Amino acid sequence: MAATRRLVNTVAVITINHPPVNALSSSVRHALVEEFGKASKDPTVEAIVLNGSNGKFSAGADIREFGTSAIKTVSLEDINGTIEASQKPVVAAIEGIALGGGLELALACHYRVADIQSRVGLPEVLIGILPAAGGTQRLPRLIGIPAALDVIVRGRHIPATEALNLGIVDEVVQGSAVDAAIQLAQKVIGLPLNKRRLSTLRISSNLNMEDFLDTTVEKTKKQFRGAQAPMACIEAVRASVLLPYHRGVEKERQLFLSLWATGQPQAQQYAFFSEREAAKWSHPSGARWYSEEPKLVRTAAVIGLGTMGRGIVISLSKANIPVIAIEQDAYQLEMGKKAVNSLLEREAEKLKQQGFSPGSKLASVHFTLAFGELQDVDLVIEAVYENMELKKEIFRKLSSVCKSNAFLCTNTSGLNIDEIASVTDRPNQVIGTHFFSPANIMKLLEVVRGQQTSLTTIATAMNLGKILGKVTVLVGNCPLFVGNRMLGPYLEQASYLLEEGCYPETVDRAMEEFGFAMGPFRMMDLAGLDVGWRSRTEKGLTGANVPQGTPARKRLGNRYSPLADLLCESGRFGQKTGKGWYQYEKPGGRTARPDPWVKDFLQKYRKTHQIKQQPSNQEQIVERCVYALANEGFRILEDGIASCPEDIDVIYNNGYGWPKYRGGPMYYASFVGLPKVFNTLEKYYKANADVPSMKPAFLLKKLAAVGGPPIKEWRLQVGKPVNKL
Ligand SMILES: CC(C)(COP(=O)(O)OP(=O)(O)OC[C@H]1O[C@@H](n2cnc3c(N)ncnc32)[C@H](O)[C@@H]1OP(=O)(O)O)[C@@H](O)C(=O)NCCC(=O)NCCSC(=O)/C=C/CCCCCCCCCCCCC(=O)O
Repeated sequence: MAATRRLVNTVAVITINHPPVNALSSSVRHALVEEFGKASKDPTVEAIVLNGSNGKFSAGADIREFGTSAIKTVSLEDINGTIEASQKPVVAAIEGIALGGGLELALACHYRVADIQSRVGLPEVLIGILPAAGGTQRLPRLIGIPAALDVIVRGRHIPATEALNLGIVDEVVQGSAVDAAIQLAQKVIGLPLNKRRLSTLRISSNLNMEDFLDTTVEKTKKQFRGAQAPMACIEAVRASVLLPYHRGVEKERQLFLSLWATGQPQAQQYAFFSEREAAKWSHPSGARWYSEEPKLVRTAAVIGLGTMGRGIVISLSKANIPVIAIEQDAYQLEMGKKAVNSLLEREAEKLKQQGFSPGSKLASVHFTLAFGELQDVDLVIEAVYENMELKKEIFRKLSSVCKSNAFLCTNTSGLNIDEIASVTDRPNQVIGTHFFSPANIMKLLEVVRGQQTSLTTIATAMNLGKILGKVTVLVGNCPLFVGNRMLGPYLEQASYLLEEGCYPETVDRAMEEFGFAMGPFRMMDLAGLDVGWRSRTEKGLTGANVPQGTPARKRLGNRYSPLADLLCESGRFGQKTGKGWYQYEKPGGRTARPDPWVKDFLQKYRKTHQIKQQPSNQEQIVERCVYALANEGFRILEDGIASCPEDIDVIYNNGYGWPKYRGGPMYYASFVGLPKVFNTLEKYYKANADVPSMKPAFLLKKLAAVGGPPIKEWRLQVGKPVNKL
């Protein structure tokens, strides 16, 4: 039964029963109508409590129903209307989560009691839609416009204690929310309900509402560049101010339908499910996530307390895993300790505000210089800087110090996992854990399996990612793995665009208007241009090891852009030196301003090399950069480095500032149409045979030839992965 009913004295307790998260599918909605109908008519029932089974109120509408006919049967808003109009008091007992339609349902109840561990929220905006079961009309009437906008437009999950302060719930309890709701229900039997019917309330405010909403629109446009849902949310809330409830609800529905027509909800919902699918990893051997048991990680160690190491320590501590943090000398240790402790203090403060005792949530961090102290830890994450020899030296030491069943992880953004594993006594227990900076904030974790990494090691690292609250994706080992490998052709195109007449700010603007959080040049300035320069020098692409007589713009017969090398030779390493592709207010400054020096430098460069100026327009810039990125994604699939296109999209959505409302680079290629992507790349490659990265990938060609099947069918075409290492 999708909903059940039992009687406690004169209170009917109706329980939503649709595991795992009590999504409000069409069968649940039908069952709710039926059970409410029966409870309303039953003369022995004087009040009603609504809850969810298995300690979860509800995660909202069943997202899988959007775009199907099921969503059109029994409207949730109609159910909400019936509940609100009930002559018998209805109390929502919120345990675990009341999200989206789940909270909208609770808002239709006359009272809300929440368990202290629960979270409520209207996260629809994160999947490209708006709360369209009356949520945008009831919440502002309950908590006022500014607070409601914050909840609806940001879509964040609100802890119970904050929900109480905001007035979203009436009571927060430590024990059973259902028992407390039953008690409350009994207490309010016979009391008038009019003031508890949110749709009937008027919105009162001292604010100049139109000005306030207009300012919010401007701020939101900047913050969520290109995303339609946040704007629709504001318009729906505006309707709650201007229109009576029933007309506000009509507006809400209209906005839902126009959002649906943009294609953004479909992309965001694809992204939502792809993130969940990524956790269900598969291995070329055929092993799957459910066939392997992860080992428990009770204690961990982090080697290196630079920016990455610090973030990893915080993540572990927040996941309640005690950490030993190691540095190479007393000074570095002290610096690391100060930074970690100050971040932990901030976390403790946040917990206190949420009503938790920090001691119960943050595990201890022990700082030391002694490797010997690692003998009992279950797992080590090495996070020193990217240098193979240094990493190998550390893994040799770890091999001799750590207990034989300890797992050894390396936080690298592209070094060979097998080479690192080869110096240890347990290559099967070595795995890559590529965190993104700042590691305590960024959601993505690329877990990189080596040739010898065991399935238990993979299961343990993937499970650790989940415990740390990361979106974790398993990938194969190749230079730069998935995310960074795809950046290569993308950045290459960005540099060629400069050679041909564009400026950093034109390329960045085009990519940012496309929706990227940051254009390629601002991103390089942030990451530091010296990182890539060092790597190209080691590979002999620049510097003293380039063979005499090599043309400036060719390497191994292919086109090469030395622009970034030339910038580094002038000491321009990006933000850290105050100059890179842009100028900054000071070294370490964040505000990028176009630099006349760069303009002059590019003009001279083009003249020296007699490059015909053909500045590309915005559409061409986006096409070249994004198709180059996706093309490398197809190669990654051919190589079996990513097991499906969805994994690649999850990586880009969560680690590289890709606009989620465009689904990810592979989804976008599919959306544009694979034949079009193929033809554009083919045309470019025919005219530029010295740019091999633009040669359409074989898989792309194969998929385009059959008309570009839906993304979930690509896997069938990939065939058996070929390891090209
Ligand atoms: C916090 C979570 C709830 C739980 O997190 P966690 O414990 O980590 O577990 P997960 O792995 O995330 O999830 C477990 C499984 O559950 C699946 N899941 C989760 N939530 C949903 C859901 N809401 N629907 C379906 N399935 C869900 C998840 O995929 C996992 O499955 P599996 O095990 O991998 O198979 C977390 O999951 C979370 O945050 N969930 C999402 C919460 C959310 O976003 N809620 C809002 C949903 S949208 C909503 O509620 C909207 C309400 C208003 C609807 C009004 C409709 C109006 C229609 C108008 C007109 C209709 C015309 C339509 C257009 C047309 O077709 O023409």
